[in-house]
Amino acid sequence: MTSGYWVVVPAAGVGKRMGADRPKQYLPLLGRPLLSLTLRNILTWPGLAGVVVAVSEDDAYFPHLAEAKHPQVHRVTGGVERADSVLAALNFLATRESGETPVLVHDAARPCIALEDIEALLRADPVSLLAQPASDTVKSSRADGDRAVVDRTLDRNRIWLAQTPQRAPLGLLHSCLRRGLEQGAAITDEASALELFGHSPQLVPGRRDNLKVTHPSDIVLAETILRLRYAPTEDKR
Ligand SMILES: Nc1ccn([C@@H]2O[C@H](COP(=O)(O)OP(=O)(O)OP(=O)(O)O)[C@@H](O)[C@H]2O)c(=O)n1
Ligand SMILES: C[C@](O)(CO)[C@H](O)COP(=O)(O)O
Repeated sequence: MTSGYWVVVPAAGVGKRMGADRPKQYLPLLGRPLLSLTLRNILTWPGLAGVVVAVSEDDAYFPHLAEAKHPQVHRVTGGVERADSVLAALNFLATRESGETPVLVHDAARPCIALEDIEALLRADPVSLLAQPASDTVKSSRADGDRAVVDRTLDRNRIWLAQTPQRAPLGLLHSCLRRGLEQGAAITDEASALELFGHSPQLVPGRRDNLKVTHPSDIVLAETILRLRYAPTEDKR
């Protein structure tokens, strides 16, 4: 058993919306594979016990990443949906860590996560997630033939966009995710699994630049954020 927290990185997606010639986590950003940048970032977080990366069974790219050989990085085989990949990683952790061990789940596709957001999450409730408060006017929609039309305007003060990392004790998250999937529930993030069983994770305001690289235009955005983040001070103006 180790002290500190573990990070689970779901990285077994196909990147359908990116439409590239390979899964998006292996596309180059600033000349490095996206997953490599995300792992390098995570490996700098203070108090880190280890990282479990869930990749697809036939993933031939992962072994070529320098971070794949890092002693704190462990590989497991992911599943069909993101939640299945996270569960595979939690199954691995449950064999070696206590149920109280804090776990942070962080998308491979979010390489721009900033250390200040990790520090805020680690200061927050043991069951919590980074999220971005809505800053635009928010509409719900309904179908009108083949068009979407406005149904109504929602109260934006209650709308948050979920990000990662999302944090919970290993035992609680493992149990909620396993039971939620057994029930056939739609689980798109860890908080949704916890909500199913009556938990109310704390929303921790996160930086807007913790974007999830999803569409082709996100690549240049992420590269710009990373370039400014790591550039010498005089280049930040
Ligand atoms: N079966 C899956 C599906 C997704 N993910 C991971 O979950 C994260 C968030 O998912 P998303 O951004 O939706 O990635 P993809 O599923 O790859 O994208 P798309 O929906 O466009 O196919 C990504 O790091 C992705 O690799 C995963 O580990 N296992
Ligand atoms: C978990 C997540 O990053 C929260 O925004 C997101 O839901 C994962 O991406 P997906 O497109 O829903 O798979």
